[in-house]
Amino acid sequence: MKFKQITLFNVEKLTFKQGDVIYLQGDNGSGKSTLMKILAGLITPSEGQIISQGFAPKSWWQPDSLLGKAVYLHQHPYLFEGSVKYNLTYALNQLKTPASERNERMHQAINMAQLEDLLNHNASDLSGGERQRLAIARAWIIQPKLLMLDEPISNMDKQSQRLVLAMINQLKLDGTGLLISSHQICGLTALCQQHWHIKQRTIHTSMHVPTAETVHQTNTTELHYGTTD
Ligand SMILES: Nc1ncnc2c1ncn2[C@@H]1O[C@H](COP(=O)(O)OP(=O)(O)OP(=O)(O)O)[C@@H](O)[C@H]1O
Repeated sequence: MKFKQITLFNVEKLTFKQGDVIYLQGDNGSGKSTLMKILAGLITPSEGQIISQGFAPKSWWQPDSLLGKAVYLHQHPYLFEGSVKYNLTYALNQLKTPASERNERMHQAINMAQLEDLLNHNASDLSGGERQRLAIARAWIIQPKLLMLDEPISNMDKQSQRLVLAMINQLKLDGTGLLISSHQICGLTALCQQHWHIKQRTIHTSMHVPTAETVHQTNTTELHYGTTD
């Protein structure tokens, strides 16, 4: 991927599928959001291609078969003008399941995200944490096959973090493929089973997700080298 002839990252091959729960790490500006947008079909890579398998073929009016199936959730999510309820109902209308099932799913989403008291509030009046909870609840209703969460718990208090973690865990149990970026090693990264790290303009993949202990050990070692030099 390049912007104006400057290479952001270069990778031979990456595979992201349902059931994967991947922690995406990288410094500011390394290209995490860009990678997620590419995988959601929102932008195209400067070279190479995205091969999507197992998705319904796109209709003539759709620009990409990934859209709606592989969803990218921005850290400041876009919400529709209107109430919280309207935002959730809009998502519900995308489902092809019977009305009773859809209503059941809507109630589960409201309950999980603890949005009961906010249903009639205007979405534009919500706090950052409430917006993120609504956006994940809306994504959960749609049941995407792949979901990319860009810094989903940054700037959240502990209670909102707990709720969002529970929702992400529910998506994991449902088999949604998750690619999650975070600058912190925390409860969120503990849910992950794979690690992608954008470093030195390439993407390193591993089945070992860093934990608070391994990061602490690495930092201590670096500090030790620093003092002996
Ligand atoms: N449309 C664009 N045109 C030109 N440059 C862009 C464009 N989109 C992103 N960039 C640049 O690409 C780089 C990577 O951006 P990106 O948002 O993917 O990084 P990130 O790893 O998600 O960063 P952060 O951790 O700060 O959110 C940045 O230097 C950004 O300015």
